[in-house]
Amino acid sequence: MLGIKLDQAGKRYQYEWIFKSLSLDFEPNNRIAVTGSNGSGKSTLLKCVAGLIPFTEGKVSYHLGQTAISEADIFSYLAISAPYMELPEEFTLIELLHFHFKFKNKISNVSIQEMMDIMYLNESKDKQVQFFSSGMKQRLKLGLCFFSDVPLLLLDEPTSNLDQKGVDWYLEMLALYGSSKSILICSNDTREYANCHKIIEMENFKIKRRD
Ligand SMILES: Nc1ncnc2c1ncn2[C@@H]1O[C@H](COP(=O)(O)OP(=O)(O)OP(=O)(O)O)[C@@H](O)[C@H]1O
Repeated sequence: MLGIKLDQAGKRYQYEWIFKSLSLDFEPNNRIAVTGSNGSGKSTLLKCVAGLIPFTEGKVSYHLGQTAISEADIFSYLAISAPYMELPEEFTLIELLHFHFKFKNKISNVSIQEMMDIMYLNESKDKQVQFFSSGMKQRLKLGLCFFSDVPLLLLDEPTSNLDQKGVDWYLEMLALYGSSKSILICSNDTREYANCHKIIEMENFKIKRRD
């Protein structure tokens, strides 16, 4: 059960503060939505939480039960689905799944064959990922997250490129495989973050201009 605490966290790129003074107690098994207009800093916050880029100021701490996890190790405890995370396109689907689950443990009760069925990608098992449609790639990215045995999922715009059937599938996946995980969802689409315990509105963590 992974929890995260942010204490007065801030991120600046060059001279521009993207967010500042963000404190948050992300309790284990909670779902948190991060919302805000385009360019407000949702993806930046997700990348900082994932340890992909550093916060400029403030403190972040991670804990799994009573055990503290360092920023350097947090990557082993999470899975990310985001538009800017590329899939290895030269692999076929079946190769990619075997490759991915060499590095991440898979949840115990689902086989590789069942994963392909659940993502309704079985007919494309021998197709290279570069020839997948954008919706197929999105289901694959989400599937890789939900089928990974990690306590933290970071989902950036999870239903982008999905049609209505895909959106319904994502919500079903969230209910079936997301219930015992901590999940952070960056989104502007209320369908994507229904049932979140907290909403972080990025506009609240901007430096206010003086008139
Ligand atoms: N590496 C970088 N260097 C400088 N500025 C950056 C960098 N990455 C992002 N930014 C800037 O940070 C701001 C926040 O971008 P970010 O992608 O986090 O927003 P977002 O809320 O996720 O946007 P969207 O809804 O459009 O995906 C933007 O002004 C962006 O130009």
